[in-house]
Amino acid sequence: MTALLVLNNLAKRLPGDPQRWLFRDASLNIAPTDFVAIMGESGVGKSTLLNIIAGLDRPDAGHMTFQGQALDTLDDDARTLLRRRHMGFVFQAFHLIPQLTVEENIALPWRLNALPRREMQQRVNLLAKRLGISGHLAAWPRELSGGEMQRVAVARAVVHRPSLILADEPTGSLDAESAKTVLSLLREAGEEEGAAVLLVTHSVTAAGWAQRRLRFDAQGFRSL
Ligand SMILES: Nc1ncnc2c1ncn2[C@@H]1O[C@H](COP(=O)(O)OP(=O)(O)OP(=O)(O)O)[C@@H](O)[C@H]1O
Repeated sequence: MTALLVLNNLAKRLPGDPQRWLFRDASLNIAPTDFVAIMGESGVGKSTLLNIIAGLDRPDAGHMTFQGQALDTLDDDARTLLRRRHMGFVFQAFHLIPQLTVEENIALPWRLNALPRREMQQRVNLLAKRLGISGHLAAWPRELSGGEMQRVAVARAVVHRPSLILADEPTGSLDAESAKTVLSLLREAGEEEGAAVLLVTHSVTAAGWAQRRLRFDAQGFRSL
């Protein structure tokens, strides 16, 4: 099967000290329906790596392809379009848009991609129900608890059925039951909608949901 995402010897210098490498030789092949957990100590660069994959940051060395296309050859506008259509990102700090309601936050990728309007409401309602946030759709992000914000961020990352979901500690603020709901939703996105999932987590329980578990450090990936 052709890989969805290929990382070839990616490397990044330490943002605050460019003489030193944060990580080197990060190489990875992700198939279209892979569910991969990435674990590693705090500060090794897991979030930085997800940002690089999403085109929000650039590597200092190495190459990446996504759907067979070399990402280094794309300019920022092309990267933005690719990210908007094909990727969903659950940020560690959620990054909900404070001026939009919960419902508008979830629907944002749907609107930005100009997907069929008649199906939008149903999709948003379904995800909100699954994630137990239906009662908050009209609320503003500042009115939510951390765990509620996290579930809104998850709904927004999957709403447009991306081919790659990048999830940075998506269960970090959740109780065990809500964490299970989020992880089963991510697994379903793979099994039913053909998405690949890259899950960054410190939780062994969360990593247990993945098909593959990798350890990430300054030398790149190792299987766990
Ligand atoms: N903009 C920045 N300026 C300076 N240093 C940065 C910046 N962004 C990240 N770093 C540093 O790069 C390193 C990697 O950070 P990153 O957030 O990618 O790690 P992480 O593995 O995701 O950590 P955690 O598990 O704690 O979330 C850290 O030492 C961090 O302090």
